[in-house]
Amino acid sequence: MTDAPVLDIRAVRKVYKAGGLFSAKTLNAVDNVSITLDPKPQVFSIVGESGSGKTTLARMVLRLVEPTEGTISLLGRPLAGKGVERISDFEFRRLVQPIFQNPFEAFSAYLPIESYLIRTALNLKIAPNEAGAKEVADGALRSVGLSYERIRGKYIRQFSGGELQRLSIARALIPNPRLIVADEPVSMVDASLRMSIVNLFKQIKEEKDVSFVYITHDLSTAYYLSDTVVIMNKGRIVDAGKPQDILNNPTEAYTRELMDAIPRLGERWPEIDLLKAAEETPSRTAPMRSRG
Ligand SMILES: Nc1ncnc2c1ncn2[C@@H]1O[C@H](COP(=O)(O)OP(=O)(O)OP(=O)(O)O)[C@@H](O)[C@H]1O
Repeated sequence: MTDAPVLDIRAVRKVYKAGGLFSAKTLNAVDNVSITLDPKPQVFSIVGESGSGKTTLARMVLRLVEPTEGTISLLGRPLAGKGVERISDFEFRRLVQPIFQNPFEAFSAYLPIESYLIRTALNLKIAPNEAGAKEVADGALRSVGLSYERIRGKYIRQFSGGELQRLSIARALIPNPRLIVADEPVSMVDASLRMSIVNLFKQIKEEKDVSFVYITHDLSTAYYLSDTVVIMNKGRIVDAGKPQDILNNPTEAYTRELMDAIPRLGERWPEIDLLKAAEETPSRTAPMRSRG
């Protein structure tokens, strides 16, 4: 294993044209952002309100958007940036996997779910044949409290949003990636299931040597889950540190505003709610609820 940072974002900027095609106005969606994730597995949260630039940053890490300036490296190797020799797409997909906000968009309505998992294992050459791919899929599914047997032959309509997000996570785990970039992964999941997904990230980080970039507008799950939190506002990082330090000593008025937006239980937030929810997390072997 290399000692290079899992992810090294250096002075990255993304400038969009604002105000139409012929307008000279520009917008710094991400403005001179630098972030380093050391090699130890961790959850690194990027928190901010709508429009703060979180998704643009995540999309640059996922190579879905090109940075206007700056470089991004993965395990010491260039991932994005002008004039750099980038890591190949194949290798990139083995090392970095996305989880998106809407699990219903992650799968087609016309294909059984298992076909996605098998295809991922075969395309990324994690297994040499279909039998091997099924085994790999089963391992990934068991990591999220499911199994190949339970999902076989089922379609997206037969799963709840929470189950589908678990399936997205299982698919992301198939290549045994070093980094998962999760963009608002629980915001469309039923509130009662949110903590079970959040706890799954914690468990995967600890058991599988995977780091997470967790993008969210929700400071309370970031606080519960993260090793490090950065707060973004108008494309810039305005606060950064361990969650406890940020909450006890927010340096920016903007961070305090985000904290104030969190519903409180009496005057103490949010530990009580979160810990209670964590206790209700279903165990890994809990039977899957099927709507089929
Ligand atoms: N393709 C684009 N063209 C022009 N402007 C864009 C584009 N994508 C994003 N923006 C603008 O960049 C800014 C940052 O957007 P971004 O989606 O990164 O923010 P965000 O914090 O993720 O917000 P949300 O949570 O609503 O997705 C916003 O002002 C947005 O309107």
